[in-house]
Amino acid sequence: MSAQVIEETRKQIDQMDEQILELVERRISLSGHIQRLRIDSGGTRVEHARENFVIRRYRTRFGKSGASMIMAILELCRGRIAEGKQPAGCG
Ligand SMILES: O=C(O)C(=O)C[C@]1(C(=O)O)C=C[C@@H](O)C=C1
Repeated sequence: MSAQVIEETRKQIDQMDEQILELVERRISLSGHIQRLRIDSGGTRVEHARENFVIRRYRTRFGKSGASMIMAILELCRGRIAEGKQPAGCG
């Protein structure tokens, strides 16, 4: 009985993880667009003040682990542009 509950609950977790992955992919794409626009208008790729604002939000909610989580996501978001690629969805 509990094995069945575990199995079903894991399915929900797997579905949720898939949604999280899709959201992260969308975030990477949107972030890449902003970075590209900024660079093309003569600005910098990284905007530290904005990153600090974003990181603070996650730290407030989840502490040190929350900060680590968003820092890893930000690294993914900066990745494509740092490698000189177009943002995802732009070819
Ligand atoms: O909001 C911006 O200005 C972005 O470029 C997006 C973003 C982010 O992914 O949140 C990415 C790089 C910047 O250093 C700051 C924030």
